[in-house]
Amino acid sequence: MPELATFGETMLRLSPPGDQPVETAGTFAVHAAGAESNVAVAAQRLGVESTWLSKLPDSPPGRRVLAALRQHGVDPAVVLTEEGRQGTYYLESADPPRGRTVTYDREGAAVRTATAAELPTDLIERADAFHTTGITPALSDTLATTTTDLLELAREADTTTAFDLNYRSKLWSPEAARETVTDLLDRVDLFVVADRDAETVLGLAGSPVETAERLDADYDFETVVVTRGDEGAVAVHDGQTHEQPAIPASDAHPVGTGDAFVGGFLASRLQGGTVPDALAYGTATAALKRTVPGDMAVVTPEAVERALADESGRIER
Ligand SMILES: O=C(O)C(=O)C[C@H](O)[C@H](O)COP(=O)(O)O
Repeated sequence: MPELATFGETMLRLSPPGDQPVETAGTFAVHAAGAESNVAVAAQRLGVESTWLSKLPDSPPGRRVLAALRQHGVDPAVVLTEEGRQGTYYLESADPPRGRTVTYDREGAAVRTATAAELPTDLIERADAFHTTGITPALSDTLATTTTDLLELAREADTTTAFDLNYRSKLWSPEAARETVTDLLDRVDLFVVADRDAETVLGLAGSPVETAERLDADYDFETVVVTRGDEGAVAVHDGQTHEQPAIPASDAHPVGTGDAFVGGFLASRLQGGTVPDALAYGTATAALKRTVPGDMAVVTPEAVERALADESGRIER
């Protein structure tokens, strides 16, 4: 079985039922939620042995996160600490004009002090791929250094490095993100970016195909993928551009769609899929995620195959 290691923060997400406001809801659904653990869960469920590295408080909320990942077969490789807290976020969802709102409560999270020296980095060195996102270096100066160190260490061990820009405007400015992220990109083999983030952070305002080709020309990536929401995704690999339309999907549970795409893409590539195969597989995984409450893609290989075979999402290749 191929192996994937990821690193980042996982929060507990609290969502009121239906369209109730956070201010007045009497109950909340609780889900473990973090970009990098979401990717590990999707990949694990799709046939890749996945581990998630992080640092958590040794407390009931911290242990809840561990249990949630184990439920999906992900093996957490976590430093437990008495210092720092378990981050949370609130997700309020309603029809327009209220829409969806994320409220973070993640200051002082235990993970913000995590260093490469204290993490079980041998798991990154032995993995086939290592994945992290632009959320991680946004969380603290220490984590910015740790992100660089882990990508560097993966590179030295010939572990394929994957990085999703995942810009979060509630964590940092586009300028700060640009400065930090562009520094990291020299260490990245697979770069994934949403077209809106490429524009906001990297100033690339062209079409997704133009953006992907520009990024391919400017950096030394093995593969660059630009996602474009309900218009699918574009990849450039080995000098070739591949386009993948989206699979029509529900709008019920969109949070985690991007991570599901990356999990599906990596699962396909790590199991021998071509880049067009991986684009299709990631797109189907992302479409399925949108039907599942919580942040994680609770999917199976069979469900992904069914979504791919569905005429409504037929892929023209
Ligand atoms: O850490 C954060 O700030 C997060 O936003 C965690 C998010 O819940 C997921 O990363 C979902 O992100 P998408 O897959 O882009 O919908």
